[in-house]
Amino acid sequence: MHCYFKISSIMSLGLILIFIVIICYFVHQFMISRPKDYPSGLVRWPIFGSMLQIYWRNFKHPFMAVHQLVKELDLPMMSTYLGNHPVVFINDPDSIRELFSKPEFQGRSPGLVAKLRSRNKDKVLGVIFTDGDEWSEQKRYALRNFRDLGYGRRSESFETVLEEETRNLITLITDENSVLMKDGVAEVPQIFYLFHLNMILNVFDGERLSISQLPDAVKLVDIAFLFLSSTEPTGGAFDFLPWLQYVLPWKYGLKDIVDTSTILNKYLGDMVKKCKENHSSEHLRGYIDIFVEKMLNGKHNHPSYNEDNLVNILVDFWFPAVTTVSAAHGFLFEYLLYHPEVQINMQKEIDLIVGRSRLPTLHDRKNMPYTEATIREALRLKPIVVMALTHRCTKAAKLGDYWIPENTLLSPNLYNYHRDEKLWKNPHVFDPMRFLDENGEIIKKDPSLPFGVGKRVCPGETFARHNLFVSTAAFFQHFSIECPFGSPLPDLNDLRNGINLSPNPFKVKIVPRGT
Ligand code: HEM
Repeated sequence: MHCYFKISSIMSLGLILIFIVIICYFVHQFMISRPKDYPSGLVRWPIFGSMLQIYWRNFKHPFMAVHQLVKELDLPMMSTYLGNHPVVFINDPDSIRELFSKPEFQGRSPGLVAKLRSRNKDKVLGVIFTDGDEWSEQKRYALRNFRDLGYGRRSESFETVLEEETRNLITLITDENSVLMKDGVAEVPQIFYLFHLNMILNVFDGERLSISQLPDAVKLVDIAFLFLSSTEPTGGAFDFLPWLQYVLPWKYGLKDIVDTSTILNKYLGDMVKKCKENHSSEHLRGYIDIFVEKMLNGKHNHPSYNEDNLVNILVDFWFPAVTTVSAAHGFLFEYLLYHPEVQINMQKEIDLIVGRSRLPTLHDRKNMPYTEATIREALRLKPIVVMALTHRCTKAAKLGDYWIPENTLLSPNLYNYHRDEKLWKNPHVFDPMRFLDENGEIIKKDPSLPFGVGKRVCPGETFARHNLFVSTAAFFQHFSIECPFGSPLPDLNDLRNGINLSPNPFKVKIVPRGT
């Protein structure tokens, strides 16, 4: 009897051991197995996938963790699982360009943040997070019409507005009662909020805010930044672990995402309502009127021409128009504080080409390569949309030597691209001269890609470059910047997180230039 129990307990133990070995085998397989010809990468843990490895390294800025991991592991493409979802970070320049160029890789995968932002439970709207027929129709339509409103090519009416807003920017700083300035010190990028806000409002309905409405502008753009800082470039926990919203409903920025989206959708929704109320087919004031006209006269056979979608399209253009360019100004100013010699060179060029009696215009851009190169260099080192926006593979296809299955998410690592030693000499050094040839002209083949390229390219590229150039040149025509007395130089790694990167606001001393 005793012996029988002994044998049966040994057998039970053996069975338990075999069971444990089998479980371990399957867990191990789950953690390391990858589809055939798929890039290698981080281990996949149950539930969280590879997220903990990324967040553990840098919880605040996960894109930096990805950047370090890619370097340490030397992976041109790094496969991960974010939650249960396969995501490949594409790091080497050739593969990034291939990704942007192949039709199979131009999808999007709307996550929870996109759905919350659309304020529509069933459907993601707008252009940033959509793909397929509705996306291509709306992106094409917006671009075609925005171009006529000065958004993509030179136009007299657009340049008049640009000049007026540039003048207001200077007035805001020089005005004795300016609320922006305190003892000659102002906050960056806040000083540019009204300028960038008005440039996009002009495209929407032709109505801009006056200088006295500056506090409203600051409030609105701050709301946009609050939304952004609740998201992050590697996708965000909520997108890949949507159940978190029920476990931690108000943690990690979810409340901010919902609140800010509600405010901004209402703000742009009210703008649409107002335009509809006093719509006149004879006098189209901006994109809203053009879209409403198309809805009203029924000259379309596409379901995406509806009011809900219009509001979301406006949100998709409004957001980057006020945040990305403001952030670009912020990063540029930081680099100029570190490199006063670049500021001086830029001012020499401005004085030579524009002088002091008039404001710089778009016409001057081709004659001011150093100023242009300085802006490009800031965008290279801090490309703002550091991981572009996540692409989705719509049909299994080859990328480099690898095979990417359908529905895999692809993250073009633009941060890595702009610091890759194969493309850039001394990539971590701020040096505008790299964008100039031996004759001092902008190089013919600029390899930088801060706006992406291909079908998903940023539709605001020309608009952003035009506005950045004119406002920067006008600013340094009138002022120089310094660190406020007793303050250290701003920390280049003090970043506000978000799908788009931006510097945390910092103070600069603004010194009017003598004649
Ligand atoms: C310095 C300024 C800017 C930078 C660096 C930038 C960069 C980018 C990048 C990298 C993408 C993603 C491309 C991809 O997924 O492959 C993008 C998309 C987009 N950008 Fe920009 N952008 C800037 C300014 C703007 C402005 C001013 C607007 C609008 C007025 C704008 C509107 C958009 C939209 C609507 C998309 C989505 C396009 C799509 O999904 O098809 N951006 N931007």
